[in-house]
Amino acid sequence: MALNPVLGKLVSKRVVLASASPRRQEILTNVGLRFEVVPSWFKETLEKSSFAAPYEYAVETAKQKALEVANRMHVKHLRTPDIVIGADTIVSVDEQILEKPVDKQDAYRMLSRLSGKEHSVFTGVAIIHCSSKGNQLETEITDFYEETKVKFSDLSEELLWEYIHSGEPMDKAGGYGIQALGGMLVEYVHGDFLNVVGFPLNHFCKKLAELYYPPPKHTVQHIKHDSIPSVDTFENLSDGESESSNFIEHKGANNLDSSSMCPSRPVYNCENSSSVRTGFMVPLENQNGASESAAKLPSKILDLMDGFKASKALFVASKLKMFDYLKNKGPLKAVDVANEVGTSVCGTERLLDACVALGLLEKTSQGYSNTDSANTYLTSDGEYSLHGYIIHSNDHLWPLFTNLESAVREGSRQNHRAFGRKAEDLFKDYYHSQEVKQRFMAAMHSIAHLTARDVATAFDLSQFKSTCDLGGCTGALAHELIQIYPNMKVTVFDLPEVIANISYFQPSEQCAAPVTFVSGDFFKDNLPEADLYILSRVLHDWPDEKIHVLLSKISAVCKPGCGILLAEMVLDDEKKNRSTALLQSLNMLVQTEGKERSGSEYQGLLEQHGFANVKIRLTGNLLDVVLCVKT
Ligand SMILES: Cc1cn([C@@H]2O[C@H](COP(=O)(O)OP(=O)(O)OP(=O)(O)O)[C@@H](O)[C@H]2O)c(=O)[nH]c1=O
Repeated sequence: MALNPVLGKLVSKRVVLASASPRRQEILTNVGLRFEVVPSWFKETLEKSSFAAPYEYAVETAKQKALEVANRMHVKHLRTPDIVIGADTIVSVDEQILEKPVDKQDAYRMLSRLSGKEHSVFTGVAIIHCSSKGNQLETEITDFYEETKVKFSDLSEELLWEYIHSGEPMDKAGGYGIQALGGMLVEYVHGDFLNVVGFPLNHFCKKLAELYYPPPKHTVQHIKHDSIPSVDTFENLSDGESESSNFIEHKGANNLDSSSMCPSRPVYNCENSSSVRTGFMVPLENQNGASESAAKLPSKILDLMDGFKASKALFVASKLKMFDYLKNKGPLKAVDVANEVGTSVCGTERLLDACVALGLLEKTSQGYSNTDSANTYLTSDGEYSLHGYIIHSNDHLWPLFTNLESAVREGSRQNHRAFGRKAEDLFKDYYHSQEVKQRFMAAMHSIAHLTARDVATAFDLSQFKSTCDLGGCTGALAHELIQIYPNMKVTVFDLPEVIANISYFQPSEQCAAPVTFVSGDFFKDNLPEADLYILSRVLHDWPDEKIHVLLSKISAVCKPGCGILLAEMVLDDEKKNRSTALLQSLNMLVQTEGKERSGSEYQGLLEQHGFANVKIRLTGNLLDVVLCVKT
């Protein structure tokens, strides 16, 4: 985790990116930030001449974008986010501010102005910390900007128009995208490349470092002021603030800048550091500052080796409902928890301590209590409870993963080894007993509820008057769709065994309109009519042959203009970056004939059935969204 920077501090916070820019979403997703996307409705119409400098305009616009989202979420009684991030990128040339071109002629005007010259790209960023006091929204605003200088070659008329006709300039400030075809126009870049693309990641991390790591007095002289502290080990990811105990020992503190070996990594002194395990070690230096090439601790590998222990500790504490007891009665001593649960005191104490170290619990002289995250996600009645999925992971996925080696050797599912049952139809396995079925439905409900808002708002779906969620299980996404699109008619279509068991999962508050539940098998039965068919975590269960059967059925009932919306973990095309999704693909290997797929793979499947205009949105949540329409 040595590369996991201060962004780890945001792990337990509800972060919202107030931007529709896919580039910003990608930049932040790529570094592992979890966030929701709520595009801002703020119109970029501030009077430019009222700002003394172009960057002031970008910063103010970024601030207004973020504030609009924070206010809207607060007013609409959506859960108030902890942090809203807004950004605005502009190009400045000859004292003029260029935003996104309104049409091709405008793009031509902008690009010919940039031809052969150096210009500045400014991105203004606002980080808004929100809290609710009574009914009031309180905000603390931090803002900054970054400037990057870019020089274009001389652009011929022919090149200019060819570029404009590619369509790339239209949604980009200054009318170009440096990350794609527009890169060919660029002679040099001075400064942060990602700033040009739309988000100054490095400066953002430094700002977070200033906010979350105000330098402790006794270490002031050792801190490189513009550096980004690393957040390593699980301890640092907890809700508690314990910076001083996580500082690494630095022997021979004469040379305080270890940048030759460890660029921009701060080095701290700490009296207790010898007893502190840290996730990485900087090279030790002698009095002259030369490296003595001490062995680096392979923290990432060590964390991976420990991963299963951490997972199992979480599973067992959840299964024993310790988070529920602590929510209702905490703080509790280990002996009290043991009495409540009916477990040994010594074992319970060790498990609770491990949960504290993993950032799941807090420990004070009064005893153990839940962190905010534990209350929200780990109790069985938490607002976004993952309890169902955790129990499913312990009881179902764990035995399957124990047989991963056989799955890899044989290339097939392992239900027979894990459960002594010959693998039949995937869902027959889940529904062979009431208990397993209920557990599976609770697991699916956990994830659907946690992701529903991001899935429902990834695209504007208001043109679809009716929607059918195929395999929509308990209706968690369906209910969310009705909240957001009150006039939409929403149907959930799932197997009769599922529909018979949905009542437990229905929300207590009345929705704007009821969800209709229809039972059937989407491979065999007629599909309900709808303008939009949703397949959320469905395609990943099946091999391509079965997907073709399903997509051709949908295509046959879809009129032109009707759509399909997929919600899946979308892999990057090279299949090397998104570890959560790639591990999920192993999960599909051990229990199904399906797999996770990349954006182009989904696009290929959809296009074969007459669906076009395939758009993919990475939400930063567990599920990404793909939307396409029938031509
Ligand atoms: C120079 C340049 C810009 N962009 C994009 O231009 C948009 C600027 O517009 P914005 O108003 O700041 O953002 P938006 O896209 O309208 O989104 P929002 O934040 O919702 O206002 C952002 O997308 C940027 O990535 C590139 O992708 N590559 C480049 O080389």
